[in-house]
Amino acid sequence: MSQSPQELLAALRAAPPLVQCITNYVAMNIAANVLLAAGASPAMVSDAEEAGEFARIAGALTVNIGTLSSPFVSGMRAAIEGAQAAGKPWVLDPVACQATALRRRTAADLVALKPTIIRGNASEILSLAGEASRGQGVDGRDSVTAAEDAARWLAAQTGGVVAVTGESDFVTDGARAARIAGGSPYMPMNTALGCSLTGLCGAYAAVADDPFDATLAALAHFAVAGRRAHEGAQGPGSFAPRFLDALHAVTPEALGAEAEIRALESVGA
Ligand SMILES: Nc1ncnc2c1ncn2[C@@H]1O[C@H](COP(=O)(O)OP(=O)(O)O)[C@@H](O)[C@H]1O
Ligand SMILES: Cc1ncsc1CCOP(=O)(O)O
Ligand SMILES: [Mg+2]
Repeated sequence: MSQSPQELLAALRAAPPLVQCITNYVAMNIAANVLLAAGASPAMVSDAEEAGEFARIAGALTVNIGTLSSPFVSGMRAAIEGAQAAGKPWVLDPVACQATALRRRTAADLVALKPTIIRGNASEILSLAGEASRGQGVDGRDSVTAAEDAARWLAAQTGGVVAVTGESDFVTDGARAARIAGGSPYMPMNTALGCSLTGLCGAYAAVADDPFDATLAALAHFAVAGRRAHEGAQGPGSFAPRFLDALHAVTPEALGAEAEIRALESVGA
C-alpha cells in the first residue's frame, strides 16, 4: 500500500534519517541547511577512504556531479558500492550532464549502476536519455513536458524512479506517473535548490517503503514550502530564508492538505 506525503513527513520528523550527501562545493552548506530545516540529518562525506563505510550506516546516499573531479568520482563509486551492499537507496543528481564529455561519461556510468532515484532538471534528463538538450551549464532550458518521455525511458532502463523538476514537476517509475504543482519562480534563482531537493529525496527514501512515494513526498514538500515562501518575498534574496522557515513549518497535516499531486491515469497520459 502506498504511503502519503503526510505519513512520510511524520515518519521523517519522528526519526530524522541520516543522509550521506556527496554533493558539490556550491551546494554543501545550502543542502545541509535544507535537510535540517525539513527534518533530516545530513552528512557531507565523500572521500573514497570512508565513503563506502559511511554509506552502510546512513539511511540513504545522494550523489551529485556538480563540481566534478576524480576524487569525487572515486568517493561516489565507493559510496554506491557500500549503499548497495547494505540495501540502502541512493539518488543521482546529474548536474550539467549535457555540458562536457567528462560529465556525459560520468553520468552514464552512474546511471548504469541503477540509482534508486534520479532527480534532475528537464535539460539534464533529456541528455541522460541521449536526446538533444538546451541546458546551459547547471541551468535547465527545456520544458518538463519535453522531458517526460525521456524520464519514462530512463526509468525503464534503471528500474528506478525518475523526477524531472521545473515550473511543475513530473515523476515516473516507468509504470506510474504523477505531476506536482507549486513552488516559486524564485527557486531557480537560488543556487543549489535542485541539489538540495535531491538530498531531500534521499531523506524521504530512507523512511519510505517505495521510492516512488518518497519522491512524490520530497517534491511536494518543496512545492508547498516554495509556494508559502513566495508569499511576501520581494525577490530571490528574501525568498531564501522564508523557504527554509517554510520547510520547517510545514506539518505533516499541512503537507497532506496543500500538496498538489496529480496521478496520471496511465503511462503516456
Ligand atoms: N518556475 C518555477 N516555478 C516554480 N517552481 C520551480 C520553478 N523552477 C524550478 N522550480 C522548483 O525548484 C526546485 C528545483 O528544481 P530545478 O530548478 O528544476 O532544479 P535545478 O536547480 O537542478 O535546475 C524544484 O522544487 C522545482 O519544482
Ligand atoms: C552553480 C553550480 N556550479 C556547479 S554546481 C552548481 C550548483 C547547481 O545547483 P542547482 O542544480 O541545484 O541549481
Ligand atoms: Mg541541478
